[in-house]
Amino acid sequence: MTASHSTPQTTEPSNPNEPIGDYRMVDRSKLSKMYQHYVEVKEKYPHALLLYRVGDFFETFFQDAVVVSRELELVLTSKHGGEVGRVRMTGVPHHAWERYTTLLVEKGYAVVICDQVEDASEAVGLVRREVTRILTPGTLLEEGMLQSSRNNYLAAVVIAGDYWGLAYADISTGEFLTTQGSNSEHLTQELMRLQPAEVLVPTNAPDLRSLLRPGERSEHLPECLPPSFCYSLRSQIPFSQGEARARLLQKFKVRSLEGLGCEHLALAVRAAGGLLEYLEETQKENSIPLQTLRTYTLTDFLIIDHQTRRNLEITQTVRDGTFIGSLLWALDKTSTPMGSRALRRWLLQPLLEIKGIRARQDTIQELVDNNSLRQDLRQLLRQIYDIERLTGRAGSGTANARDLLALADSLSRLPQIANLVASTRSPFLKALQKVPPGMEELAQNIRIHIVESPPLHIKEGGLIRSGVDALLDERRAIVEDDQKWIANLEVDERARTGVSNLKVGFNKTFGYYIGISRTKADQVPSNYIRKQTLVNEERYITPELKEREARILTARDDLNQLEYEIFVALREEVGTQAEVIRNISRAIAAADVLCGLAELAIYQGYCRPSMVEGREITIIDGRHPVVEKSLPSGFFVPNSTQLGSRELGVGSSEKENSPDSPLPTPHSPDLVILTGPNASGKSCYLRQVGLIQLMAQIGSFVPAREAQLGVCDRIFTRVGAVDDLATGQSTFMVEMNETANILNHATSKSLVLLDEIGRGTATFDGLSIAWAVAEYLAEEIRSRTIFATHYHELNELASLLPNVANYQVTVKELPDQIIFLHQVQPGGADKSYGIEAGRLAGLPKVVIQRARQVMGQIEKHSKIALGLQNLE
Ligand SMILES: Nc1ncnc2c1ncn2[C@@H]1O[C@H](COP(=O)(O)OP(=O)(O)OP(=O)(O)O)[C@@H](O)[C@H]1O
Repeated sequence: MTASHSTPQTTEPSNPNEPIGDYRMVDRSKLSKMYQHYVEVKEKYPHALLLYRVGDFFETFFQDAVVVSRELELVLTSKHGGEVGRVRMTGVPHHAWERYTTLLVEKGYAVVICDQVEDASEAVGLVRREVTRILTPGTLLEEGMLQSSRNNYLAAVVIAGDYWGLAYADISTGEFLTTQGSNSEHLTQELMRLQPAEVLVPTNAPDLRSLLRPGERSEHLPECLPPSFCYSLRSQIPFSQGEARARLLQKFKVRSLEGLGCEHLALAVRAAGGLLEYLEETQKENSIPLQTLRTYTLTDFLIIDHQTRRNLEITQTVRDGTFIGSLLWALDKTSTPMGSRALRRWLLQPLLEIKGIRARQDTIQELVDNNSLRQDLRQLLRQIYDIERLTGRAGSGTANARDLLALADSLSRLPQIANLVASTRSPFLKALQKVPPGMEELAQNIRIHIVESPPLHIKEGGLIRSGVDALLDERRAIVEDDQKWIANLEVDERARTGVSNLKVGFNKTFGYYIGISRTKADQVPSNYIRKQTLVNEERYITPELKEREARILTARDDLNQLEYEIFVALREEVGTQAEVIRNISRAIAAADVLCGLAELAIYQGYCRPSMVEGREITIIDGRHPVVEKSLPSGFFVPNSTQLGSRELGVGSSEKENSPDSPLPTPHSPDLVILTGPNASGKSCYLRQVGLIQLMAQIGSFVPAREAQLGVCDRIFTRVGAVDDLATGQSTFMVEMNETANILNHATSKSLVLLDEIGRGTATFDGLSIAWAVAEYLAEEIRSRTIFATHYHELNELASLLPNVANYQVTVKELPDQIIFLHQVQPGGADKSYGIEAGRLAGLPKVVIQRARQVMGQIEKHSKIALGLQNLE
């Protein structure tokens, strides 16, 4: 957090009666004891908001009160702070701290919780308070603060010249990975893929430990880091090679980093070590059960850059950034939060290896073929809670009794799942055939210890069953005995005194008492001691009653403490099994994703694509998985695609299509020029091809009748044109930058989808660039490309280059309307419908006629192909 929001611009009040808004301006010795302690803690965490427990509230004071009241729209008030007078104050009820903290963390603040750690009624002097939790956007564990369907990543970057290291972890699930690279653009892209909640950056900034909220800039932040994330500025020391390496060796109890795959990746090591140090600092009490660090390389996966992810609307729509309408939305039929998170990860990191893809396909196939297996498995999976995160909370000491019960409940379903998949053959189902030893016992142990519906709080008793701990039973018996004695007291005393309306009650100030109406006061026995006089009633105690009361209260506290200790021991036992449970949860997640994809394949009529070596992309009757869902059944017009099956270097000798080829093109081209009127379906077709390829590479079945697909190394898209106001770049410059990126990085194994190039400039400039780009892609790079355009002149390319073909989206022209058939067919559109659209829109006849004359004139002089041939 920058000084600007931990220390808002509160000019000190000129009026001395105004409450004080800045703790740095006061004479400490004049603060009352509690505020002195508050300031002491605050100084340790100047960049976080400090929530300080006072009675039933968490209160914030001074500048934090101003920020919290502004951000949470709470009343800003003041409180007496000692000799200094009144200080600014805002508070939230203690039981609602999680809700309010979530809002603050979402807004990019770090929050420190300073709680009471002793019973206020027993405290001698100031109640003892300690920092019990530090929450930053990237270090959340609480269920209410996390989205179940996505990971919450904490990342760390180290940049050295052109080289960089990146580590990331999700402490709620235990993932911990690291990588390094040599092009800062790749770092940006990887961060955009991860969408981390917080990024740690080592700097030599003076305000170390400050947290920059999204959009805030700092001169200490390297240029290549996208401004849309929260950045924590950290000291360089823990990110130094020596410290970072030592920390990793110690954490994973290894002698060398060879086994983790990063011994020789200095920057990856530095990033990972720096990240660990941050966790140690912020999670003091809680030792986070992280999985062993894994090293990965960006090129291990299909590369989809940020623009393409956006254009293909993989996790959110372009128009309004919503999840509904995205590919993930259309594909997510998972039954568990782990599955849902895994599907998102798979979609953002599709595979490159056919073997891995086929393993997933085989599993889907088995689940498609076996309806009852699929349905029963889905049914069981629905009963599995988020064991990945529950385990994280158990291991880090934040789980409550309900969490452990949920975990036990899920673990006890594992044998049923194992039984169900006992005779399956595919890899991801076989992984569930064996329940690791100890899991059933663990589940049983939790169930034996914890009552059926335990309270939310773990320090207030009522968690542990009777019969599991002798000492606990003994103490319970004492309390119960005394409680029984008190319960009987009313009856006994009524008989003894003859006062029929005598009653035994309890209140917070006096504890247990005997109440007698004032009219009967003369019948009170001599051992009664009067404690309180009300209008109609006198209240008494007796020495014996007080003795019992004292016993009950201490025994109850002891009891609660003992229950808490038994619970913590149980939780620690679960924590020691974290790795095993995490492995199970990974297997469950993968099976869940595949089960959902199988369900989808059946209900949406998807086919299993045949994954082939080479560059072929053949899709027969493909559909757009999201658009088809938004149209009434049967309305979506399927279209076929055939690209790249020709071997490179074959020259112009054209391979004829097979007789039942869906598209009777003379050959299967590398580049297709796609023309057609506005709104005929060009963009939809383009995206459909990209999405089918991507789906195939996560191992999913695809929306098509049949498909034969070679693996792509990258998918590029250039779609539409939007001014990038943030960077002040014009539409045309954005378009050119994106195009340059494609031409510089695409290979013959890439899939390139271009929707309009060159429209943001003068027609001839635009057309010339579009022509040259298409030519370069087809001739030099030979990527598989679909190029949608309104420049019909590009159709001439097909007559010059053997690996270029023309497709068009057809329409039917009636005298007063154009009917969109949404059908993609070979051949270039022989006319532009722009003038026709103008006519239908009601432009005056003379204008239309004139437009046709001008058009004829332009066409006469623009035989590009002919002209270029003459040039050569
Ligand atoms: N194959 C199809 N079957 C049914 N409807 C379709 C199909 N393709 C597209 N559509 C519908 O047509 C609409 C327009 O499609 P799209 O945006 O792809 O057109 P376009 O040719 O790219 O237009 P423009 O040139 O203006 O960008 C889509 O919103 C969709 O509802």
